[in-house]
Amino acid sequence: MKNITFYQRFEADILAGRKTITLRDKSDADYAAGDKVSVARYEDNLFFCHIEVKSVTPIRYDQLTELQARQENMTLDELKKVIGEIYPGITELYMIEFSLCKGD
Ligand SMILES: CC(=O)Nc1ccn([C@H]2C[C@H](O)[C@@H](CO)O2)c(=O)n1
Repeated sequence: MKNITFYQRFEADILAGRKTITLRDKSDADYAAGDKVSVARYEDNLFFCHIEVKSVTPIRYDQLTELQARQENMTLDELKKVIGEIYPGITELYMIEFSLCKGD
């Protein structure tokens, strides 16, 4: 099974279904629709859920809108700030849409 990590501060939003996408650089986007992925916290690698990948779509930083921000449970300004901190200067991203696998 593939793995992905998220910063711990996003764990509650993922488990509550409030965060349904993640934007990653090319090196962290090797997923395809239908993949079941094991999710752990970046800081301590503690497993906290499985997700199912719904789609993987290239998107440019300057194409991000309130839609992606809502899917991240953020404002657009917050989302762009977070992306800029994680991936300084990035222009090409991959949007990984997912749903929470309940019960495992
Ligand atoms: C190692 C690494 O890059 N980990 C990441 C990258 C991104 N995220 C979150 C932050 C935002 O909510 C979205 C968009 O990048 O995904 C993360 O939790 N961990």
